[in-house]
Amino acid sequence: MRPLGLFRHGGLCRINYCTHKAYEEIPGPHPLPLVGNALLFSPLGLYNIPRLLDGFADLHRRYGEIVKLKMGNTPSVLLFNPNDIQAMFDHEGKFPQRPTFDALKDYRKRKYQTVGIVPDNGEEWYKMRQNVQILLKLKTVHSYWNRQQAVAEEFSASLLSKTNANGIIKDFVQHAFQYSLEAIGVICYGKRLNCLSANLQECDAIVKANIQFLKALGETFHQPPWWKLWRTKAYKIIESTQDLMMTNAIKYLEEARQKFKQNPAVFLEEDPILCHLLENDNLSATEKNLLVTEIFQGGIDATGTVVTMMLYELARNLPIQAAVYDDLIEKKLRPGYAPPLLRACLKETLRLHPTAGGTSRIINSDAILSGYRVPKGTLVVGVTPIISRMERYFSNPLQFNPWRFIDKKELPHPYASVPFGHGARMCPGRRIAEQEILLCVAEGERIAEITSVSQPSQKFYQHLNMQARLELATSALLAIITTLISTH
Ligand code: HEM
Repeated sequence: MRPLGLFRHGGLCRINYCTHKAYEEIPGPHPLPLVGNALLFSPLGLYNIPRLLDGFADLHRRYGEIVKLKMGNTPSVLLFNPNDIQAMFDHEGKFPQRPTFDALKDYRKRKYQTVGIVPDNGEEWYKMRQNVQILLKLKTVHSYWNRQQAVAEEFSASLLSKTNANGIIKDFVQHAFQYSLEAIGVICYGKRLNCLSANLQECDAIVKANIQFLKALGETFHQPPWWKLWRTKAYKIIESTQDLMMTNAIKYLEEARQKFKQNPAVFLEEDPILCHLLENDNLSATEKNLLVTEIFQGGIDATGTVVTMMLYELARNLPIQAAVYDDLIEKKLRPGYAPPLLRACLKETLRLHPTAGGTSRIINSDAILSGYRVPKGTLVVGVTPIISRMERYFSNPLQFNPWRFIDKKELPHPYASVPFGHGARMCPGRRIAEQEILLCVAEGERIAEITSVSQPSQKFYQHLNMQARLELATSALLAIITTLISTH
């Protein structure tokens, strides 16, 4: 019996070669020579990319809580048990590694000689990541409260003018993206972009570029690296959208520098995050521009999506909406405090509609996962969007029930829903996103009763593909009945 390592998971345990099963014994589909299981996920395969999560759910049904795959030469393991997700994070090490976005990394390296945070791993990732840890400081995030609240107020008011004759807002999510763009602009550029009024055209172009960027990034990530052979369409989109974002960053950071020169004390107080970056002598000007670009882009899509899904859930669950409204009147949303029901609605929205397809790490030490020995260096994918809908961890899982996050006796498993990831590589924008979403939903609640034009259907929840749910929500949804219950 040869103890190889230690792991923490409900206690200290040794990897035991007698009791723990070998990696080779993990069940999974049979790999073919050279390609492994990659064909299953190819455009013609059983589980093409839009059906990735359906594919993972199918693999879970066939093989159980842990499934072994081989994508080309790369071994990987899918996890469907929150205890294993916890163990995965326990084995992430000081420099948690995710699979890299090689096409983005390649372009940034060639064009800017620096790659930023998102596509990188290892010590280089760590050095860059230290510069944005300030985003997670609550006090710093709260210093933007008033300005972001003003954005939320303007957004809600602008929505009322966007309803059609039947009180319906068309393509709600596009408006939500304008909100998230305006709100993150306050932090990244220290200014209002005026996306909700005068500057619609520029903002629409940014939103569109960001959507194209994410789609192209996904394509280059999931497909064979054709871009290494020629500049594919997706690679060109990455080039052009990155250039657009960087041009904006250069322009607005220059404006911020001027503001800083004029009155450093005021700038420090009003724009602590920008100040922190601009004043950092360890970063080159390009690195500063790139970091701001990463925060800016990180802040658009997911936040707008979650705002849409949360309002949709409240629209379909009017008694909950009324209870949230009462809670808000009584307890008031303020920096450092969110009424418990509102906060629980956000958690429940993220449980049912997580924006990430899962959470992954290349583990940096041998681990025991579901009783199998998984070697260091294996790519481990926690399929959290499926776990967070399992009856085993959430009773009546397809029901929107925020109280499950309030009832202290029955709190869910802490790793069954991890929408912002976890550990040293957790989403650095988490606190900002939470603030923006809560401000926006609270403001929407304050001025209007929000209802849905569609009846609840189980089919909606059964779509595992987030994009499909978002499209249903945004087209079927948001009628805003504006018999203002407001205190205006
Ligand atoms: C509801 C909104 C959001 C959700 C659900 C979300 C979710 C996530 C997730 C799951 C990750 C990967 C974490 C991991 O691997 O452990 C991530 C990473 C990241 N997010 Fe967010 N995010 C949101 C908003 C934001 C915002 C507002 C920003 C910027 C202010 C941002 C910036 C980033 C960045 C830069 C990373 C890469 C971190 C790294 O690799 O070290 N995100 N996000």
